[in-house]
Amino acid sequence: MRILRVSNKNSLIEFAATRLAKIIIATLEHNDTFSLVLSGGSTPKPIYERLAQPDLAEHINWSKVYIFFGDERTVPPDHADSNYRMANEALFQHVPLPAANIYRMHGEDEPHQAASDYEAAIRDYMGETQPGFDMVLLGMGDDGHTASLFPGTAALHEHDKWVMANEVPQHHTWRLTMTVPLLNISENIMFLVAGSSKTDTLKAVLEGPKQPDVYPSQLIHPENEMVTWLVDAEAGAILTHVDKDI
Ligand SMILES: O=C(O)[C@H](O)[C@@H](O)[C@H](O)[C@H](O)COP(=O)(O)O
Repeated sequence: MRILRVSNKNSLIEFAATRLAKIIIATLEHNDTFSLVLSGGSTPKPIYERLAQPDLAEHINWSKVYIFFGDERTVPPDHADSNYRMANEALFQHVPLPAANIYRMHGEDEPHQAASDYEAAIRDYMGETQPGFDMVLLGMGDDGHTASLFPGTAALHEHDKWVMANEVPQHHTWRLTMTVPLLNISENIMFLVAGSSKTDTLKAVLEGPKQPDVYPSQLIHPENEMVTWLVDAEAGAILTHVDKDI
């Protein structure tokens, strides 16, 4: 695990977008495809918008990029809360990404069926090749959740399914989410965390005792060195250890 702390949120956006573009381009020099799992939330949106800008986007062969979602709200794709809608407006509408390359979670469908259908689509995409996505983007909520793996919810203890409908009582809703087993088979994970509202939780997640039911972000790749935490100075203000200040 590597912790990179950047001076402010704008630097985080620039660093994340340019790093992601470089990884996509470098991977496609040797591979035929690049599978990218997008996070929802407010932190990644400007990163997607930056990635869509010509100086980065024009160097990416979007026909070889395949998009997945780490989670989705149980709403239609045109709903204000839809992670798909956010990514579509920030990125998909601005780059030549084939619609067939976008694997949308169907938040408008019955959640358990939608989860099952999405898992089948992922398994079909991965086929017999080495399972795992080329890059997974994750955020972290103020409560330590990631994707829609919220504290105290059933999805935290799922060891077999790759995608679940997860009841989230604290938000009086259901969510669709990738599970820990699926997220943890990917080699490259980048957490994107910014803002002073995350400071105490980030310290607890990264440096506190392991209590994943309270801080589900601790479930993601505890042993894998390929997890990068990209945090701004506010979120990372009280961390004892960072690998690099940028
Ligand atoms: O659907 C979502 O909202 C995300 O998957 C969620 O896990 C998000 O990453 C965190 O809540 C952080 O959100 P912010 O980036 O807005 O702080």
